[in-house]
Amino acid sequence: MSLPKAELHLHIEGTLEPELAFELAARNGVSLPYADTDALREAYRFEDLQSFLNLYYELMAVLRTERDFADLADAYLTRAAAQGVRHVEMFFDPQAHTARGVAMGTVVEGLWRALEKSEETHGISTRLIMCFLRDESAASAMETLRAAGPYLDRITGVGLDSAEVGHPPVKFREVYEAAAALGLRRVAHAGEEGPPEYITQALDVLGVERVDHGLRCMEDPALVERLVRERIPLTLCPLSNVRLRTVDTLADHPLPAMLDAGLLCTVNSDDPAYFGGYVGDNFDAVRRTLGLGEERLRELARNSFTASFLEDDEERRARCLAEVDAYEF
Ligand SMILES: Nc1ncnc2[nH]cnc12
Ligand SMILES: [Zn+2]
Repeated sequence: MSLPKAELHLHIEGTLEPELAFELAARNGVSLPYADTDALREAYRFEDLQSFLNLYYELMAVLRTERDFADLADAYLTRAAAQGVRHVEMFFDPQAHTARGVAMGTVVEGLWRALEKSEETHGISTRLIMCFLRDESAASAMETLRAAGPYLDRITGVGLDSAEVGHPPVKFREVYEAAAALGLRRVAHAGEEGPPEYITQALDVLGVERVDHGLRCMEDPALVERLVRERIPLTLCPLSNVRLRTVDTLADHPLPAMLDAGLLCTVNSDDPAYFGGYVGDNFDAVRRTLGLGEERLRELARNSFTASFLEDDEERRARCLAEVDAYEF
């Protein structure tokens, strides 16, 4: 669906399509334990978040040079533009690269090559959000924040991702305090597989402005009421939830109930190469399967710009919102 939209929950490493993975493997002399792209696609059957993360980290072995990161980001932006994306706030996972000996600078400079010309080339404005891996230590996250020092002019905010259960937000209190002191915006994954209390902690301890996923808030009516009252945006990823078995089927997804409750929901793709669709495909799927009407879809698109970190370019936000209003389905 080409309805104009912002994508606020997108892991750039999760856009690595099998074809590009094999191309980069050949270019870098990395061998992959899959015979071909079909065999690799066969591995895309996940039991839960962890089974996905295992493959997600394994395939990152092919990403080695600035050019690789630039090619990855440019391939995503090309696909996103075709699905109506006008603005993206892109996550990246530096620890998954520095742990393999790929420097922070290689990652940021590489991504930047694609991002700096994105508005001109693809009509997509961009922001970068650096995520900490919550299954690594708080000390490692703090070291990552320090290593990002020279690149902070290109990084808008920090996030928190990877295996959620057993790694509550409170573990990263000091890192988020340090990030806030540097003027960085704050978001965190919470309530994807983890309990509603993780959402509350992300808000109260980490000071996040948006919650990534937040799906399990629906188990706590008082929390829902708070999220509505405080207008906290949630970056939902419906196809991801189905593939990672957070919901049984798309028809069971609580998105309609969440909108009815007055939550500020957005629809995003998470890791589109792995979950069967980019953000426009997620919009198509919820329209088809959840029966969302045009006004609901327009609301989701409006929410994506409202929830974006476009405070430094209100003109662009207003232009994008006007495009949403003028869109003809
Ligand atoms: N859906 C997800 N949840 C947590 N960490 C992730 N890293 C990439 N995708 C993720
Ligand atoms: Zn995610």
